[in-house]
Amino acid sequence: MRYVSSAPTGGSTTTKSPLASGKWVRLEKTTYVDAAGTTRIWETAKRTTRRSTTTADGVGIIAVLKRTLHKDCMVLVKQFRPPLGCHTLEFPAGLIDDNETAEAAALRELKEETGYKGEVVGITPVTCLDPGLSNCTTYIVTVNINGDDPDNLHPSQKLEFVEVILLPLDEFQKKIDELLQREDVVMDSKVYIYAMGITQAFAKPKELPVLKQ
Ligand SMILES: Nc1nc(=O)[nH]c2c1ncn2[C@H]1C[C@H](O)[C@@H](COP(=O)(O)OP(=O)(O)O)O1
Repeated sequence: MRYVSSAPTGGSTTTKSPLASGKWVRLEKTTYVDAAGTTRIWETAKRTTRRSTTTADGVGIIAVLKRTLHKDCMVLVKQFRPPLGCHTLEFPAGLIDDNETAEAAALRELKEETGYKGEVVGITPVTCLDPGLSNCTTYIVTVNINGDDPDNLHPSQKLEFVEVILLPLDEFQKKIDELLQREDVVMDSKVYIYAMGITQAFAKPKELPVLKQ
């Protein structure tokens, strides 16, 4: 059984010419040769902040708050996002500074956005975010927060425009769905897919398969 498409997938970019540039973002016309050998053009958005010393634009942080006699909680941030014109619910995230490791960026951004001091427990390879639009990439860093640590008893972040939302890990998707009923926010797809993955992993294996003919 094949799980991989046998369709030709080759392709290569040839030239990149600027269309427009701002302080944070530039738009490029990317000329590329597709798998059939045809030269085509793609409009591509790129961050101007990417440095040669960093391997991805940013980090996303899957942070779990662990406290004695409390359910483990996922740490999310709610903020107004100008490109969407509304509030979003996301994992804490941010751009990697020059000469900064992804792990250090994750702990710095977590502290800035939530006030929590964390410990890195894992990191993904470089992952892309919206490859049909942009070359933007991110590491997803998993972080544990010891909520019993005196430094984490009264976390205070200094960003007035970011609200920290804690949701219990064992009901993550259900609590997100309830929040979406109450509040006018758009979910970040990474968060929702992570919640769906938890549901799949822990709920579905208990169900016996019944195959439809
Ligand atoms: N696309 C952007 N347009 C802007 O006008 N400003 C931007 C863009 N991307 C980042 N920024 C600014 C806003 C913040 O002052 C800094 C740092 O953002 P950071 O916290 O690292 O990342 P996010 O949380 O994902 O915004 O950059």
